[in-house]
Amino acid sequence: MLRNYPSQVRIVDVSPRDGLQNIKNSVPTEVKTTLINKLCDAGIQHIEVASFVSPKWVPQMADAEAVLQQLPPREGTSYIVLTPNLRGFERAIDSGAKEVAIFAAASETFSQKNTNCSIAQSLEHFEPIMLKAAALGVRVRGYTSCVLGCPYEGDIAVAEVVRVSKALIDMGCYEVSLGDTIGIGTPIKAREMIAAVIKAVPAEKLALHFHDTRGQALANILACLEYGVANIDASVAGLGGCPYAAGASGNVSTEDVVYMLHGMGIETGIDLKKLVAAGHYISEQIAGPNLSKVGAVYQ
Ligand SMILES: CC(C)(COP(=O)([O-])OP(=O)([O-])OC[C@H]1O[C@@H](n2cnc3c(N)ncnc32)[C@H](O)[C@@H]1OP(=O)([O-])[O-])[C@@H](O)C(=O)NCCC(=O)NCCSC(=O)C[C@@](C)(O)CC(=O)[O-]
Repeated sequence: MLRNYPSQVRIVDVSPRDGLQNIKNSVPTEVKTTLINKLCDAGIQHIEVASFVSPKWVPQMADAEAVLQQLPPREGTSYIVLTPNLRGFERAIDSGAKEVAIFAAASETFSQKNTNCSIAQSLEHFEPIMLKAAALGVRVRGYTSCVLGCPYEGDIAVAEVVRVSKALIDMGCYEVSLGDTIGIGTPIKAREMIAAVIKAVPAEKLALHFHDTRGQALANILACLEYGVANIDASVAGLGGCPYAAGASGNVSTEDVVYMLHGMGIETGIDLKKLVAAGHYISEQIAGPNLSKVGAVYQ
């Protein structure tokens, strides 16, 4: 039986981007920056703060420039922004981005719906980003979406998850985050997927980005932690959802992940009490439910 749990886990909180990209009412820039500052104060050092996508497609992220420009530089903290193409990358760089994320999918249909291009075309769009990022010393993270299933195609071949993830690493991403975009996976499936991906991409270059649509995210994370994966994306208050994945609800809550990890003796460097306060703050601001179980216990 596998029990190769890491002693430390790096958390990437994606609530300001994934958490807010799909909510009905747009959130004032000041609320976003206050949330980000609260996450920093709680000890989160990697935060996905915005996306430089088309404001016509995702109006909630139209203030990406303002968000990034208004954040104070903090030693040891990385503000990550999503960039789908060179246009988005250049907007991000002009706003001071030092780390970006490019996003591909293991499903052709999802790729078309999400970014209006095929998987192959999306990888082509990333090439000039990688060249410029290397020249500027900008770190690039990659995403593979639909790793445990697609809202349009259903099951996705693990070989395709492996192929796209390896392509992102081969083009220079320092890590690939594996997205269960619609929270459809279960632990044995997650384990089979991670076991296959690890043969092509080492565990230290992988992250987990699991949505909790069906309440499986913590169990799926635990299954993958056994393989030594030590990077987890999560979202305070369990916020999140992709506009192009109908029915996809929030990411796994950061509070719940941190509570589980600390209970297992795994270090995160995060102050759970302050994290819970950040989750309550954003829930109140958007007048939405706080989906974190731990947040509900520690008011
Ligand atoms: C990818 C594009 C941009 C292609 O968009 P497109 O319409 O195919 O692109 P285009 O090149 O034909 O351009 C059309 C218009 O968009 C503009 N445009 C083009 N690019 C940009 C840009 N970067 N910034 C600002 N404007 C841009 C461009 O200038 C033009 O403007 P117009 O001439 O019509 O006025 C579009 O499809 C888009 O923005 N899609 C949204 C993608 C998105 O944000 N999805 C959600 C995030 S991904 C996700 O949630 C999954 C993840 C990462 O969390 C992991 C997981 O859970 O699995």
